[in-house]
Amino acid sequence: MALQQLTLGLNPIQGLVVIPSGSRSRTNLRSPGHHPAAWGIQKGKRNRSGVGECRCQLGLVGAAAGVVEMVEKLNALVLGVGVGLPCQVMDCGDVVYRSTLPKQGLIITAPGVALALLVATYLWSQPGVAPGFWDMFVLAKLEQIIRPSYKKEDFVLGKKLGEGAFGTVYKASLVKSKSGKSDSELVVKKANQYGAVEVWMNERVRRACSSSCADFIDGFRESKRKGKGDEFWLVWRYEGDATLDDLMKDKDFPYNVEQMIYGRVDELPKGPERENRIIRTIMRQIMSSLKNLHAIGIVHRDIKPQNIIFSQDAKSFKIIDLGAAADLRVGINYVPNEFLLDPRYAAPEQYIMSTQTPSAPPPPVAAALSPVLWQMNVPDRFDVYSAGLIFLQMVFPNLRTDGSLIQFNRQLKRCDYNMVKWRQSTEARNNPDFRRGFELLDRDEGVGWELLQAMIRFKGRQRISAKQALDHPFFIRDGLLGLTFLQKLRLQLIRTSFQDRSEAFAWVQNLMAKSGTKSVGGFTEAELQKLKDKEPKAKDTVSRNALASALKLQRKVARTIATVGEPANKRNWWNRWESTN
Ligand SMILES: Nc1ncnc2c1ncn2[C@@H]1O[C@H](COP(=O)(O)OP(=O)(O)OP(=O)(O)O)[C@@H](O)[C@H]1O
Repeated sequence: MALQQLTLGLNPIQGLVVIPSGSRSRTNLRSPGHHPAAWGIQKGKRNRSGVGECRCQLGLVGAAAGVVEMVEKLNALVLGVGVGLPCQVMDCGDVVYRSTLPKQGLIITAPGVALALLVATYLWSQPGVAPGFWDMFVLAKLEQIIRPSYKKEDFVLGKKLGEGAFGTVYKASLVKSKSGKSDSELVVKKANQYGAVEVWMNERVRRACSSSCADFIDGFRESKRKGKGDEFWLVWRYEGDATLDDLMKDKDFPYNVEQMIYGRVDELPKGPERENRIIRTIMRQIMSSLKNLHAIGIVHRDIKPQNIIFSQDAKSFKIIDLGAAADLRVGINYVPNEFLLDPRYAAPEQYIMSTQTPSAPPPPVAAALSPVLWQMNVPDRFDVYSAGLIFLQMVFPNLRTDGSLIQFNRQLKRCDYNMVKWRQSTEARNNPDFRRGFELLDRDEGVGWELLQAMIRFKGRQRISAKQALDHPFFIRDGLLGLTFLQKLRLQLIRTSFQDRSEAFAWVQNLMAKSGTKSVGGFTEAELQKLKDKEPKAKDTVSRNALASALKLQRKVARTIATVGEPANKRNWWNRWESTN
C-alpha cells in the first residue's frame, strides 16, 4: 500500500514530467499512474507500437527524467509484487489502440489446477465415471461394428453341461467359423429374460478385463414361438472341463492342480509348504480377477468354487456365471433388497448396498453418483468374503463339503464373526485336518491366517479389498522376511486400516512398547494401560453421531437419485435387450 500511495502521490506533479519518446516500457505507459491524461502530457502522434511521442510542456528535462526512472522502478516493483490498482498489476492495454491488449489465453492458477485435479480424481475413482462413458459410448459402439454377430442357426448344440434357474448350458460348436480363431469348442447358454443382464456384464468384462472371466464370444436374442417370450443365447469359448469345485472334491487337492498351473510337479515333498504355494497361486488368480471386476464397477455376488473354472489355454482360473452380477457404474441388475445369493458363500450383510439405497436411477445419474455410493457401501467386499470362504475351504479339507461349510457358517455366527474365537473353539477339538490347516496358515509369521481374517469379517468396511489383498505379504513369495522396508510399511497401513479400532490400538501399543520406555521416548506398561483405558468404547457418542450423519447423507443422496426421471435416450443403449413382449 505504501508503494501505491507513493506511486499515486507522484501524480500531482503534473507538467513536471517529460517522457522521452521510446524511453518507457509499454507497461509503464499503460498504468494509470503514467497515463498521459493523469500526467498532464499532451499526446502527439503515436506510432503503431503504441509508444507516444510526447512533447514537454515545461523545460525541466533533467529533473523529470530522474523522477520517471524512479517511478518506473517503483511500478516494476508493484507489478512484481502483484499488489496495486487493477491496471498497475495487470496488462490493460492501451485505451486507443486495443490491439495492444494482451491476448486472452488459458490462465493456469493454483486453485484452478487443484479443482481440475479434484474433478479428475472423482471421475476416475472407483468404479470410474470417465472410463465408463468412454466404454459405453465409444468402445461398445465400435465393438458392435467390428465383431461378427451370430444367430442360433450358426451353432450345433452338444452335451448338456448344466441347468440352473436362469437357463441351460450346452457344449456346442459352430456350423461355420466366422473368425480366424478355431471356434471348435464353445459353450452356449440358453437363458430366460435375465440373460440380457448376463450379456451386458460379459460384454463389459470382454472390453475391460477379458482375461478375468471366460472368453465371451457373443450374446443375442432369439424370439421363441408365440406367447413363450424371448430367449437369450450366450456363447463362450470352452475353457475346460474342471471348475475349482470339481478339483477341490478330489482327495488329492491341491496337488492335482499343480501340473495344471505350473506345467510340472514340484520336487518338494508333500506338506504344508508345497500346499501353501499352490493355494497361494489359486488365490492370487481369484483375487486378481476380482480386482479387475471391481475396478470396472462390477460386483459378481455369486463367487463360489462352482463358478471358477480352470482355463486350459490360459493355464489359470477364470470366473464364470455373471448372471447375478451387478454393474454399479450404471446400476444394471441392482435391485435393493434383492436376495439372489447362494447362502453358503454370501457375506453376512446379504446386500451389496445399504437397503436404504433405492433402485438404480437412470444410468447417467447413476454413473455420476457411482463413486459416492461405492465409497459409502464398499459393495466389492461382498465378493471378498465369498473368496475368503473359498480360501478357508482350500486350507481345511474337512470344510469342503456343503454340509460342513453350512456348519462353519453357523459356528462363526455364534462366535460373532470373530475368527479368533472360532479358531480357539476349533483348536480345542484337536482335529488333524484343522491342525494341518492352521499349520499352513501360520507359516511365514502367520500371514495366511492374517489374510483370512482380513477377508472374513462381519463388517464389509473392515474387510480388505481385492486390490489390497494382492499387496498382502501372503502373496509375496518369501513371506515377511523377504519384505522390503516399504512393503512392510504398506502392510502396516493395510493392517491398521482394516482392523477393528481395538486391534489397531493394540498394534500402536505394541509399536510404542517396543520403542522403549520413558527414557528413550517410549511409554511404560502402566502408561500404556492408562492409554488403553482411555480408548473410547466402540459405540461412543462421536462415532454414533458420525454414523448417523453418514446415513443421513446417504439417504439424502438416495432420495435425490430417486427423484430424477428416466432419460429419453435410454433406448440408445439398453433397449436392444428389452423384451418385445
Ligand atoms: N466357458 C466355459 N467353459 C467350460 N465350461 C463352462 C463354461 N461356462 C460354463 N461352463 C460349465 O457350465 C456349467 C454351468 O454354467 P453356469 O454356472 O454359467 O450356468 P448356470 O445356469 O448359471 O448354472 P447355475 O445356476 O448352476 O450356477 C458350469 O458349472 C461349467 O461346468
